[in-house]
Amino acid sequence: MAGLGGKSIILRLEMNLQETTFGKVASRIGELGGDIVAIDVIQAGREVSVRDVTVTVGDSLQIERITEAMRNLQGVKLINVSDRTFLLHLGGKIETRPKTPIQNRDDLSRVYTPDVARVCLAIKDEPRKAFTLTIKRNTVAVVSDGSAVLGLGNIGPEAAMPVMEGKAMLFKQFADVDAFPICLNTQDTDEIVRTVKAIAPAFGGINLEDISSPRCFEIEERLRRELDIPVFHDDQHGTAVVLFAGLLNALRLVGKPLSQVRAVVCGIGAAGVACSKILLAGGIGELIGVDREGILHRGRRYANEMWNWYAAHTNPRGVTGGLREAVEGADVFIGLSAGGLLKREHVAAMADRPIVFAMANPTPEIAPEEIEDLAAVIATGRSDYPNQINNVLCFPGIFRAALDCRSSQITEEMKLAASRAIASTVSDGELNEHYIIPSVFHSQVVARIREEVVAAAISSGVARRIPREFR
Ligand SMILES: NC(=O)c1ccc[n+]([C@@H]2O[C@H](COP(=O)([O-])OP(=O)(O)OC[C@H]3O[C@@H](n4cnc5c(N)ncnc54)[C@H](O)[C@@H]3O)[C@@H](O)[C@H]2O)c1
Ligand SMILES: O=C(O)C[C@H](O)C(=O)O
Ligand SMILES: [Mg+2]
Repeated sequence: MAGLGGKSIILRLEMNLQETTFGKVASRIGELGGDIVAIDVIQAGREVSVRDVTVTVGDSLQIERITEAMRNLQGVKLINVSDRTFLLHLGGKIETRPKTPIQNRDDLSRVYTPDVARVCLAIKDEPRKAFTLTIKRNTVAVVSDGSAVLGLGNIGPEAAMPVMEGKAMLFKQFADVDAFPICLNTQDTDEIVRTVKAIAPAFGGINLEDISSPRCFEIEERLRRELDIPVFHDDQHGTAVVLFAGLLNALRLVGKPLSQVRAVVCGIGAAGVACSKILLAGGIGELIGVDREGILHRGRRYANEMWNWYAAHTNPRGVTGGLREAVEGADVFIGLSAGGLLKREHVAAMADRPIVFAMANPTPEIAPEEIEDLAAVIATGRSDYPNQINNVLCFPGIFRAALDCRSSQITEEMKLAASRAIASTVSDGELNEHYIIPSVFHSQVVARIREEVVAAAISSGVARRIPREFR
């Protein structure tokens, strides 16, 4: 499996052409499992040649083996090894850019003082004008406290920044939304709510990201109540929207109706709770939740209030035990916990033609290649396997829609509309076990989500502007 270490590296090699050839170097790299994807000639002498060789490898161990082999190869000097992923992060991944140049004093006095003051006063007189005269109309804050970053846990606000910068890139590339990564140096619920409210005037929406449960539920709920712009905890609702779309299509493929399906959700945190709620709302046959304390059931009282709610609304047969007992006879496994938790034996104990969505990032609950022969459909959260169930399919489009109709919130109807839109991009003819969900690069996904979600916002009465094509 291309695990957390799956990456590409650039080896700068100096070759003494009297003693070796590039062919020898290339075959040694190949023998050790490296895939050469690019070669750049840096210096081409008669005796000495320097080349940058870009190699993709499966894991960190392979990097060590290849670099060691290059150091020991006769006639080769390893000058440098660079990791392309780190190179791409040098200086961060995004920047701000003015829309118009400031070329003379006249420009200066219009974008800045004194003329800008007239625009300020117009907004003071009519605050709604912030949507037309500032970046608010197209801007989303991606807010994290660094407490549940991917499946890496509480790694803090600075370490969370690369993910939030990445989310901002995705917002821009896929939906032309200008998003700002904002990582807070607090994990206190009241302080987060206060801070987000204080920065809200600049934004048309708030995308909460990687805030651990159960705090994330209260933070989102309070901000939704207290702000007049959409607040959307992506790990909850973005994930739920995409999961539901993927599951509807996977069930279409295996021919099992949702109302007769038994599903297990492993990891009853932010994403697990939201995915469970959408499944319950959609009418799933039976749902069982498993977390660190085993199967959640009514016979126990949990310190986590959300788990008490969960136990009361799921597991009608009162099953107890751990993951092994939960998956017995289940049709669907949904992992939103941590890497490597699901074993082959677990999948073997599931019902006929099981569906496995191992969505923990960056390492799924089980590697797809371990269960290819057992599962009818396998999906992960990653882009390097087929069937990527990842909230990136949802958040750009749903915020594009919310901003375009100046929605005050993102309602349940809007989320279901987004799920339907995503699912509908896979036609009956295209649907197969490796294609239950469109790629994030599918050219129609954002447009379809926008269309359905704006319509749903209008019909739920939360749209404050009707885009021309909907009038
Ligand atoms: N594919 C996607 O789009 C997507 C979206 C959101 C989250 N995720 C992934 O899902 C996971 C959870 O994210 P979250 O935001 O809900 O985090 P979270 O911290 O809110 O929830 C994680 C839950 O998993 C449980 N858990 C962890 N280790 C466990 C174990 N060994 N056994 C049983 N339960 C265990 C935790 O107790 C917690 O309740 C992460 O790996 C994240 O990357 C994927
Ligand atoms: O960031 C991702 O790839 C998806 C999700 O938001 C996660 O936290 O794992
Ligand atoms: Mg996340």
